[in-house]
Amino acid sequence: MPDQITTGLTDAHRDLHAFIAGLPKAELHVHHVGSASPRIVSELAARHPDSRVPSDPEALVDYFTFTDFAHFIEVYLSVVDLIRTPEDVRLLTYEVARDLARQQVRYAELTITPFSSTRRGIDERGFMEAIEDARKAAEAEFGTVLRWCFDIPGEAGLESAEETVRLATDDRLRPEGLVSFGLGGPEIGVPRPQFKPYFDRAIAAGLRSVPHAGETTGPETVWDALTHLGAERIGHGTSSAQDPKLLAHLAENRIPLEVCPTSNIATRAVRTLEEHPIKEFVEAGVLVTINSDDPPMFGTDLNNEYAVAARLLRLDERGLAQLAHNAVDASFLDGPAKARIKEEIDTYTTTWLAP
Ligand SMILES: Nc1ncnc2c1ncn2[C@@H]1O[C@H](CCC(=O)c2cccc(C(=O)O)c2)[C@@H](O)[C@H]1O
Ligand SMILES: [Zn+2]
Repeated sequence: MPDQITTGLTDAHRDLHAFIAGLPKAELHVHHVGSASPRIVSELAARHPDSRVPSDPEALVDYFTFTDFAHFIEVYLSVVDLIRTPEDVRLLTYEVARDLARQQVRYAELTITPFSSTRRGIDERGFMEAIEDARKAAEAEFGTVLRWCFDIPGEAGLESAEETVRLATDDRLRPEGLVSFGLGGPEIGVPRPQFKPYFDRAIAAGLRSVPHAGETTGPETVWDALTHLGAERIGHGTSSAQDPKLLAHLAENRIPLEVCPTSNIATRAVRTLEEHPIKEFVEAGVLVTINSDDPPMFGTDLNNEYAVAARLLRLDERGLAQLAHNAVDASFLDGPAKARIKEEIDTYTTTWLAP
């Protein structure tokens, strides 16, 4: 797959792809449905011929080409419509874990939008059991540890916020793997402060706050996420580069950005990779993590995002290993688990660089 994707890495850096492929990683910003592989999507589309989603993987590539963010959400929801039973949920989750494991992802916080599935008729208890079954199977069979982020589909409004925080905090439903609470969807016309009561309830229940902000709107949305939603990390935060005070605040308070370079190009949030503000983030001392967001939809995967970061930031192996460390440091893993993955990253890098 990565060979079909332009990272712009020259041949001299070809072996960096090999280094990245074996580098132990953590991923913090990757969506459940958005990670459905072309094979899974085409299999589900074949089960539901009434769907607009093509069942031919080739046709899917064109289908996943977006004119703007609103078009992306429209396509994203058409794939959500394919996930109709707990068995669909289990299959999808297990296969997403397999794809993560193939990229040496040791730990991932997968963003799930339960409201979008329960409102389409999936039984809520069946949904929770399905993701938990897949999570435990993935850990046992692939060695990849998954945790969940439940996010509010912003455009679906306060009804979806209420439903999402209920599913996330009701002890009869809340899945064991749930660690964080987010807010996704369009930002334009969806001001962050209205979601404060819901984030307050989620945080009071021990969940960590990780809303999207500054993806398709300005730095004020990132400030709102920090001020009103208690954000501990920011999904994207792309427009933070427009506000030096915000960059300084993120750096001084070690608030990580979940940067998804190719996503920002695919949704037209950023015009070209060369114009992506990731360099400004690093120069300002912001803790940058690299993520894929909705990899098959954006024609990418996590390894490719590391290769893009290597090119834009002119990184060598040690620089790439530092990006992997950043994701582990910014994760909600406990201390010993973080230390284990960081040790693995260092051993791998030292061995790779040994003469
Ligand atoms: N890059 C992204 N940036 C932002 N979000 C992203 C990104 N990738 C994936 N998402 C997901 O898209 C969902 C949006 C779904 C949404 O707004 C909506 C609107 C109206 C009705 C319904 C419904 O379910 O009926 C849903 C979010 O919850 C989020 O998890
Ligand atoms: Zn996202």
